[in-house]
Amino acid sequence: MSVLEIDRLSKSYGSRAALTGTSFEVRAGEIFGFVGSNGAGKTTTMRIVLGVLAGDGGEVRWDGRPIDADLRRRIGYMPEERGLYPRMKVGEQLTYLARLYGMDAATARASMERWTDTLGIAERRDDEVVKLSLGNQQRVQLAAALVHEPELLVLDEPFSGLDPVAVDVMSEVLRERAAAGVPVLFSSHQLELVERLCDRVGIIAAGRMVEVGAIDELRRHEVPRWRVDGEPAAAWAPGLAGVRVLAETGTTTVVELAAGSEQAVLAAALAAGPVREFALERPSLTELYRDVVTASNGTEVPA
Ligand SMILES: Nc1ncnc2c1ncn2[C@@H]1O[C@H](COP(=O)(O)OP(=O)(O)OP(=O)(O)O)[C@@H](O)[C@H]1O
Repeated sequence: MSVLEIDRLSKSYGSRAALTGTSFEVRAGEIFGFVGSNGAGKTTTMRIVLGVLAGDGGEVRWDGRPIDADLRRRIGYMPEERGLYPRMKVGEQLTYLARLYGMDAATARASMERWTDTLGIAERRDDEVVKLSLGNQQRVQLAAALVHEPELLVLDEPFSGLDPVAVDVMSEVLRERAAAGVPVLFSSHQLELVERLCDRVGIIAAGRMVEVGAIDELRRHEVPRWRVDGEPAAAWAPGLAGVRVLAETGTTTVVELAAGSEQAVLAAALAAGPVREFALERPSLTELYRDVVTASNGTEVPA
């Protein structure tokens, strides 16, 4: 079972601390979403995993072994800066990359054909990369990360700039790779997509992992929020213990309730008038993210 462990990584660029002891792991067969503000340290972490950049401290392990050049050849990487040869034809380029990773000519060609088919760019095999739209270039970039049949995927913002159909195609490929046992690590700012796709997420703020877990696990750290559709909060909330009104829209009030106060609050709301809904809110990843990042007060580490 392959597992990627990122253990207390640190990295500074001059006096700027980009990573300050970042730790998490990505397990076999899981899709792990790596999220955080601009400058939080996602790309730096991924570059260290790939050996493109050296960390100052900490360790990256794969199946318990410190990662080295041989293990890194088994990673499929989509760098943030991308990195295709613009004037080379799509098919030639992918076959060439597969050969670089040690595939024989026939296997490399077959793999190129398979991935261009899967990613919907088979008709573009004979076109130069530069002639493709940006979204299609990104599909080629994903094919480039996959063509040597990697055992681990590390993708830096693979979804940025994709149309909804391309997002679906790419999501399906990641799901299928994870189902085949491949750990998939990807960064994204599209939190709804991360919520839909990921088994677990890691939230990094100012170079430090502040939350890691399945989204339901992250929800457990929150004070429960309830949605009350009834009379305005002013008619029932004042004076009630354990209630904090967060928002009111139309007839709906969102409140934070201390554990054990639910029945008293419902009774008070009912005493004020009819209650059409009294339901636990499941905060979205976007809401969890805002809370976590605000609490950690982190965007970038000050220089
Ligand atoms: N080559 C570099 N030289 C100096 N500082 C750098 C360099 N690369 C990154 N940094 C700094 O390191 C910090 C982390 O940057 P990084 O690119 O890892 O963040 P990120 O989470 O990937 O951000 P984004 O979401 O904007 O891509 C930032 O403060 C950034 O300014």
